[in-house]
Amino acid sequence: MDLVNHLSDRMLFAVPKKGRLQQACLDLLSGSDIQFKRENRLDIALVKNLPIALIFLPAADIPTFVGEGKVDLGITGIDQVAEHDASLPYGEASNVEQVMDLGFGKCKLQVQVPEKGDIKDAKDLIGKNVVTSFTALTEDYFARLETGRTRSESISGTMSPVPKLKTKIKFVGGSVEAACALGVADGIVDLVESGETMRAAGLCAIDTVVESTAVLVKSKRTSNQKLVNLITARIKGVIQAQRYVLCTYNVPRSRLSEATKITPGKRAPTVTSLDEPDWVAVSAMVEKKELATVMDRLEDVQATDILATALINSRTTA
Ligand SMILES: Nc1ncnc2c1ncn2[C@@H]1O[C@H](COP(=O)(O)OP(=O)(O)OP(=O)(O)O)[C@@H](O)[C@H]1O
Ligand SMILES: O=P(O)(O)OC[C@H]1O[C@H](OP(=O)(O)OP(=O)(O)O)[C@H](O)[C@@H]1O
Repeated sequence: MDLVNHLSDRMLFAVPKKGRLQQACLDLLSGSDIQFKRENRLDIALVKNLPIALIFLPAADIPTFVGEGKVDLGITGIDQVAEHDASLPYGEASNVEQVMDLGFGKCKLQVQVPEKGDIKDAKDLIGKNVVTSFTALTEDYFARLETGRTRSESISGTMSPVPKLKTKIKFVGGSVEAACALGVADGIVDLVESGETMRAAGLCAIDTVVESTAVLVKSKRTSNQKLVNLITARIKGVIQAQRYVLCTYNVPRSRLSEATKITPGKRAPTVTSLDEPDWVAVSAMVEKKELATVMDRLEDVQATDILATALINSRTTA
């Protein structure tokens, strides 16, 4: 099948082809009923039940394709969007619009130095060698340290572009943490999640450049706005279902107002009469991370038969 000929009448949706964000993205697609079969080694897959084609790309390249309008929708990290925006030619505005934070892929882009070295403050790195996969953000960061302003600030105002930096910033594509030990860098700018990689390399973080999570992005140039909205609504439903559980319980009518203060729901809790006139049943959405505390507090107001049920999908406002 000539896949490329099938692309012109489809909305193109880019997802990471490998790496940290990929599995969560595939789970999101499956929860959104986006059905496809990816042939071995092919980076394009036609969606069976919607006029969409999935394009599997490195997370770092997704903002470029989306920004140029070649791809309508994409999932990548906020760090990658920020890097793309920071690397645009002087004066050019970004065409990548962040639609929704997806909650997974949390990490921080941090300035790191050898734990046992003399450098304790990022300013100590001025004029020295810094290695990173995020050269544009790192240049912006050191521009601010050296000159008090970033390139993007000089774009929006009347200032001229930032002058040449004293700090020498070099690109490496991976294993950035090895650069200090190899004598290539005095400091690095790299992603940190658990901090294990950083500690194992004998490094410590001295500042944060960007905090990141996975994000759904769309092209400001898309001509497929209807499909973009449909997929956005579906993904939103799956994300909300992952964040919330449905909590149901029975409570004496006399304690109802206390109980509903604990579980106000998203709009309002559903209250149903029971055969026993002094009791009511309540159901409300509760954020997963608050569930244990909510259940403790419900018991304190004599609620009983408290159940938490996982949601597969949801459609609610906000
Ligand atoms: N340790 C991490 N924990 C959570 N999210 C991360 C982590 N490392 C990276 N990410 C997120 O995943 C995105 C993709 O990073 P990842 O290293 O998986 O990319 P990749 O495409 O496999 O590239 P590479 O070949 O450079 O490793 C990052 O931009 C960031 O948003
Ligand atoms: O704080 P941690 O939980 O240890 O995660 C951080 C590491 O994860 C990422 O690299 P990855 O493992 O994706 O490989 P890479 O070095 O090839 O990019 C990142 O570049 C760090 O090296």
